[in-house]
Amino acid sequence: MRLVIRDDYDEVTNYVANYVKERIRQFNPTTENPFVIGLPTGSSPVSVYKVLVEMYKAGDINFENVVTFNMDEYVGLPRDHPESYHSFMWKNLFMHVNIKPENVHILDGNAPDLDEECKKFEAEIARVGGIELFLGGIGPDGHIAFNEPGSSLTSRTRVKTLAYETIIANARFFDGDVSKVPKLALTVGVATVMDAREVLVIITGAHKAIALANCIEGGVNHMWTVSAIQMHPKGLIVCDEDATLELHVKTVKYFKSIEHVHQSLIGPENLSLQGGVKQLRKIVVASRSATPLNGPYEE
Ligand SMILES: N[C@@H]1[C@@H](O)[C@H](O)[C@@H](COP(=O)(O)O)O[C@@H]1O
Repeated sequence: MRLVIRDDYDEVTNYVANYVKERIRQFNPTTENPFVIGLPTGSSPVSVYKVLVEMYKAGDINFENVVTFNMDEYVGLPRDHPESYHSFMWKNLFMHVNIKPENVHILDGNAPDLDEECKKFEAEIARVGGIELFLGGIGPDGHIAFNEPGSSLTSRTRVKTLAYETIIANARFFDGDVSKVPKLALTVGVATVMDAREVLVIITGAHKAIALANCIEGGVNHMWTVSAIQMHPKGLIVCDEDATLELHVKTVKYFKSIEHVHQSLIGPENLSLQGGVKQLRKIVVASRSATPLNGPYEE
């Protein structure tokens, strides 16, 4: 697993947006072989979506052959409610880019048969060949999607009762009124996320520092469901300095040094090894845009 630490939320945003752009570009998606991405909602990814929209307007990213699956949706909230995850995704990303509406998949929290809706979602992911890159955020209690503490690490898409801590955390989107926050949600399971060929989790802010410490320094544990990323062959966490507050200094130094060595391996001093100036420029530009995609070090 890799931990990339950036100074603040804005730097995390730039890193993640560039990462997504580069992954799509390198994949070179076509209609027959689209790039399938899992997407989160919340304040963590909202600026990433803003930057992706700017990149799209500048002609740097193309969503024509991108297929999306969102992580979760509230149960019983009307689809056009401003706080539904449908509204969030269309408002913050989809309506500004050239994604095909038929390529967007968001769970329907008002489906007549919720279990069936969840089964259909899993079947649809399988039909398109699985998810290439799953982006995620976490709650302060370490939940990924709505996989609250105690969720099975083998869970699939299903109906979930929200933990009180999550209801309180999300009340900020409902006029601070806990009673307005839906108490149930549909969510992909931990295993649904971990089945993706790559998982990238954004963790920012001091309020998530305990969760990050448990995720990285604790064992794999269903009380901190994001910790399942330890078992993923290609897991990446991008966090800011504030989120590292509860990590051991040694842990922070360890991950920073790994990134530092990686950067130095692709630095100017290795010019002759990399086959000329043009190649070097490409490498340096890629590293400046903070997207060391297939680094020579273990995940
Ligand atoms: N179900 C969502 C999660 O998918 C999200 O990661 C979390 C954190 O949100 P934020 O990024 O706003 O802190 O909020 C909700 O609980």
